[in-house]
Amino acid sequence: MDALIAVRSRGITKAFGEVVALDGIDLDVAQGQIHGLVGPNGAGKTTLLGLLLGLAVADSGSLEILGTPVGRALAAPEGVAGFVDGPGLYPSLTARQNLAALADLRGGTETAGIDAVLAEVGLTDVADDRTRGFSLGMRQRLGLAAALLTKPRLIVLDEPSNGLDPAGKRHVHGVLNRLAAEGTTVVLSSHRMDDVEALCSEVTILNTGRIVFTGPLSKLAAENGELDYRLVTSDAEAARKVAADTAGITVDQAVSPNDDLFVVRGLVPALDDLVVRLVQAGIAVREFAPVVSPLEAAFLALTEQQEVGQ
Ligand SMILES: Nc1ncnc2c1ncn2[C@@H]1O[C@H](COP(=O)(O)OP(=O)(O)OP(=O)(O)O)[C@@H](O)[C@H]1O
Repeated sequence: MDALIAVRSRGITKAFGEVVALDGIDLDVAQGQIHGLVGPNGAGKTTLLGLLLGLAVADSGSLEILGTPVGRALAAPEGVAGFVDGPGLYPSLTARQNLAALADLRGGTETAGIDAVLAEVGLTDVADDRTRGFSLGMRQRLGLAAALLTKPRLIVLDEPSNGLDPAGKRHVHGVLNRLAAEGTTVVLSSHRMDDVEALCSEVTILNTGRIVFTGPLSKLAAENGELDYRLVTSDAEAARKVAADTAGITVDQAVSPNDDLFVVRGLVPALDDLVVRLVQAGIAVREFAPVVSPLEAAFLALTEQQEVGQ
């Protein structure tokens, strides 16, 4: 099923002098997936994204992008577009002129194509403004528009949500979801766990150049240890009793500022069991949400463990 793999790396290493930025990266990203790359500062995310964009070459290991092995030359692999460290723009040119200049470099694109990508990222109204005055969020959107211009099959984005306001973020998420639904693969890095959870089906957690987890978000939740969940029900007192009687569940005795809310702790199967028992007891579950999201919990556990173990 190799045709369905957009990125395959085996044993990728990359060092900058003494600093080992990537250390034996084995990664598979399936086609049409939005894959999130997370990790503490300096974990190697930007370095890895740079390899996918052909901005650097690995010291060793093999990398295959869209079914083609990546060679030793610095060149953007066919069908790949995106940016690291923010999009490169000419400040004295307008948004439209920036895209036209890029299109010229690549052999030309019709004006209609430029208008379409500007509309897609919501920049039509400022298309003829110089990018010098653009906010970070507007620059990010223009960077995405530039990537879309080539109709790539793999989009690589370093922190694409940086600087976006809630409406802008929603807009960009919508664009990425649509692209993925049409079969485009997206690999993005983010420090925002909520964004990654909202957008990505799979995630890779990097720490000091190594992968400490890669796979579906659902697997991450299942592999977690005990989780704290906030519980709001129609009858908190009765619900507390049911929780206390449920095997594998601990009820947090801390007084909550909200009488309706309390916190329970347990493994996923015990938490599932608790919800079933509450409903069977005629208690409505109004809110049941992790205090810390499964991704954030795993991120902290996996990256802190590594730091302690070093
Ligand atoms: N061009 C370079 N020259 C020297 N060292 C570099 C270079 N690029 C990256 N590094 C080092 O490689 C390591 C990985 O950096 P990288 O930028 O890939 O991390 P990151 O996960 O993207 O971090 P952040 O979240 O802070 O953006 C860091 O220790 C960094 O200092």
